[in-house]
Amino acid sequence: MSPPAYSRVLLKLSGEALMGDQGYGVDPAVVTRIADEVAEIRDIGVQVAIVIGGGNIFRGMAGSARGMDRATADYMGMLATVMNGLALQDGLEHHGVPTRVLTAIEMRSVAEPFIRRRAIRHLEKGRVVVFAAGTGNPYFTTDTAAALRAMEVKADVILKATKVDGIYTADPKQDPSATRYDRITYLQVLEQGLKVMDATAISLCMDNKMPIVVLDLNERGNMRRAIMGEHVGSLVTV
Ligand SMILES: Nc1ncnc2c1ncn2[C@@H]1O[C@H](COP(=O)(O)OP(=O)(O)OP(=O)(O)O)[C@@H](O)[C@H]1O
Ligand SMILES: O=c1ccn([C@@H]2O[C@H](COP(=O)(O)O)[C@@H](O)[C@H]2O)c(=O)[nH]1
Repeated sequence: MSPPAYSRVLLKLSGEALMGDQGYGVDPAVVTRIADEVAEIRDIGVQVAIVIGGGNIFRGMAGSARGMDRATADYMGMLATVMNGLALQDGLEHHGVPTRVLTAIEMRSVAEPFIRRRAIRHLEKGRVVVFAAGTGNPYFTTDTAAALRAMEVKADVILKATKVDGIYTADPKQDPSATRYDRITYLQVLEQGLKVMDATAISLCMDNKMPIVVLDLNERGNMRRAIMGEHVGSLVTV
């Protein structure tokens, strides 16, 4: 078997994908399936860091659209990602995968605070690291947290595992005639205003030449295939 194309990956998992068909919250069956896939990836010797979203529970924009103070709503969104992180840790540990949740907002009785060098040490020891609470700052998203943490832990790639199977010429949920890019540059994503990832995250990756693969989380084996170097979804590079 050929070696993996990447030895340290940052997996950005969509919060919304965790709810499966439920419409809200966390579907244990989805968590189990994701944990199973992550365990397989780790078993081939790949170091796995995960940033988890919160869209299945709460998004700051939704709260502010209903009249909440935006920063307060964003903190609620960040707390939602901590719940998802704990659910994922539980699922991973049921698969025998040692996992540490590291939060960007301190809550020491629940999880470790994020300390960059500790995160790297956990990865070197073969633990899966789940980064929760985003960047710890309102007005950001977990996509930006993924870009930031990927740079901080020197990941080789960001795999954005979400509900769509790649980047399209327009949002495929709104425009069924949209077509998928196999490969696209950061600049094209920004210039065409493609909303699959927010512009802050794309810019950060562009400035630091961090490749991104956008792939469908619901298709089993996709993450492993991408890590083994197969073409899956859409690749964003210079
Ligand atoms: N040009 C595009 N190509 C592909 N997807 C797009 C595009 N424009 C918008 N989207 C939308 O981007 C979304 C990508 O997932 P989204 O960013 O909402 O979730 P996430 O960050 O992965 O996680 P969470 O659900 O936790 O917020 C999809 O729902 C898709 O419909
Ligand atoms: O750095 C961050 C990351 C996230 N938030 C808030 O959390 C929610 C959920 O994250 P998603 O990326 O949408 O899954 C987000 O809507 C923000 O409200 C944040 O404030 N800062």
